[in-house]
Amino acid sequence: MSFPPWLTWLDECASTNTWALQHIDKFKQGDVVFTPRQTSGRGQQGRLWYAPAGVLTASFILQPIAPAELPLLSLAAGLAVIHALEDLISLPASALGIKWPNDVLLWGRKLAGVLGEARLPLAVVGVGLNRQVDWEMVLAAGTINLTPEQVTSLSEITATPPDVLPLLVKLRDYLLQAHGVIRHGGLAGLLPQLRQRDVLYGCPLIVSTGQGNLTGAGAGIDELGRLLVQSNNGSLQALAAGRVLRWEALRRGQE
Ligand SMILES: Nc1ncnc2c1ncn2[C@@H]1O[C@H](COP(=O)(O)OP(=O)(O)OP(=O)(O)O)[C@@H](O)[C@H]1O
Ligand SMILES: O=C(O)CCCC[C@@H]1SC[C@@H]2NC(=O)N[C@@H]21
Repeated sequence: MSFPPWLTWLDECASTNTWALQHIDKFKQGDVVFTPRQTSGRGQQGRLWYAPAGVLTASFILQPIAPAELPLLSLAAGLAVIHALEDLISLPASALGIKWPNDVLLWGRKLAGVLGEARLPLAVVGVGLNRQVDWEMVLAAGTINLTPEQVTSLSEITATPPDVLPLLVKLRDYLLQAHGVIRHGGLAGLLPQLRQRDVLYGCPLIVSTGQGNLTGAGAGIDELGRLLVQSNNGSLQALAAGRVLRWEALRRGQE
């Protein structure tokens, strides 16, 4: 197989993000590190990202970035995943959504996650995408701490998920585009698309903020990439970080 010059294809590695950060001096804008076998994937805050056979794991190098742009790029990466998939698979517009700050959901279950890390002025944006995973079989083995209600895979909606290379090409194109938009005008240019895909908008939720739990309803995402929550005590809160513990999906369009 011949690879494009921007692609580093590793037969196996612990984590494409870790590998890219360790070799950051080699990389420039638009480079991509991919492996079909990621053995120790990382999620946010040290959580695990599992990659059984069929999970696409790749890291995209973007430069330059300023520190405040990293969370914006992570959100934009979620949109890049959605645009790439909608170009390659025929899907209803309500199928794919973004769950702040870094998840892509397919009909409410996690399809992809994003981990953005920086070695300024470069960013390493890692994407894990469940492309062709037989979760029933994988979870039956009992070694992965997930339930079938939490996860999904492209293979659940199409018998022939797109190949890895066309997916990487599309993801890279959309990420480069989003990087340009963010460099020139911040997140403002992407807010309408985010608003359209925000699965938390209008949903009752509980967020762990680090200083306790906040209960309310999702009220959108602002220009700084913060989650807006209309709290049950009446105030509007903007959260730069936090973990959505529980949310009650409004199942738009699915029924
Ligand atoms: N291949 C996978 N597909 C779907 N979900 C996964 C996969 N591997 C791990 N996970 C889940 O993703 C979590 C890591 O993602 P993350 O750090 O984003 O947490 P999260 O529970 O999605 O919270 P947040 O709402 O903050 O994103 C893991 O704790 C695990 O529950
Ligand atoms: O949902 C999350 O918390 C983010 C998951 C990010 C997983 C990808 S897989 C490629 C890259 N390498 C990693 O170790 N993590 C990211």
